[in-house]
Amino acid sequence: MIHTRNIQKVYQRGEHARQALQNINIDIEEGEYVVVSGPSGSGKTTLLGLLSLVDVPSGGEIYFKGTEVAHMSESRRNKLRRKHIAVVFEHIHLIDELTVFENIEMPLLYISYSRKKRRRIVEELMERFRLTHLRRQYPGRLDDFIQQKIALARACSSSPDVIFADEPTGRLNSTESDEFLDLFRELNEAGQTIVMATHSSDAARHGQRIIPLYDGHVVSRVTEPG
Ligand SMILES: Nc1ncnc2c1ncn2[C@@H]1O[C@H](COP(=O)(O)OP(=O)(O)OP(=O)(O)O)[C@@H](O)[C@H]1O
Repeated sequence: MIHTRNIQKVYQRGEHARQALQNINIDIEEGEYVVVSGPSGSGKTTLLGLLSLVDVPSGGEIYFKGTEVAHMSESRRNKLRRKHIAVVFEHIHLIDELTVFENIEMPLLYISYSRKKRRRIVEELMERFRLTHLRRQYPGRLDDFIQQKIALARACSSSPDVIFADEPTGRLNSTESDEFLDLFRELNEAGQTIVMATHSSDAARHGQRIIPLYDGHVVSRVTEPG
C-alpha cells in the first residue's frame, strides 16, 4: 500500500541543515500493523509525516496505493490524504465546543453521507469504543484516555485505508495504554492497516512488525542508550 524509495528529509534552519531521515526504503502492505520505533530524535514523527502525506521528502519517492505522491501538487496530495488517511496524535486535537458525538461525526461531514448514515456510523463507533454514555458530553471535561478513544473513533469514522498514530499512548498510564493498544489490535484484526510511531518498547510489542529507526536510518535493531 505504501512504498518508499530512498527517501531523505533535510530540515533547513538558516545556515544549518539537519538531515532527519536518510535512505529510507520501506514497504507497508494492506492489513499490516507496523510500528516505527526508536529513541527521541530518531525521525519517527518526520517519517510518519511523510508516509501520511502531510509533508514531502527532500529526495526520493513515496508510492501510496501505486501513485507517486512526493512530487504531486499539494492540493492533490491533500485530497488523497483526506480520502484515505487518518491520524491520531499524542496531543489530542478534539474540538471542545462540539460534543463527543459531533467530534466523531466531523470527518463524515466532508463525505456526502445522509444524516441517517452518519448517525449509524457514529453510534456503531461509540458502542465499539464504549463511549455511548458520553455522547452529549464535551471532551474538555473528560480524561486523556477517554479523549484518546474519542480521537480514535473519529479517525475510524471515515473508514480510512490507513490509520497513523504518533505516540498515541504518550499521555496514558500503563493500564490505559494496554487497553488503548488492544483497540488497535482489534481494529487490525478486522483488517485495518495501522502505522504507529513510539519510543516505548512496551507499546512497540503490540504491533506485528517493527521498523527500528536510529539517527534517521532504518537499522536492524534499536540500540537503547546506556
Ligand atoms: N521542523 C523541524 N525543523 C528542524 N529540525 C527538525 C524539525 N522537526 C524535526 N527536526 C529534527 O529532526 C530530527 C528528527 O525529529 P523527529 O521529531 O522526527 O524525531 P522523533 O523520533 O519523532 O523524536 P520524538 O520521539 O522526540 O518526537 C531531530 O533531530 C529533530 O530535532
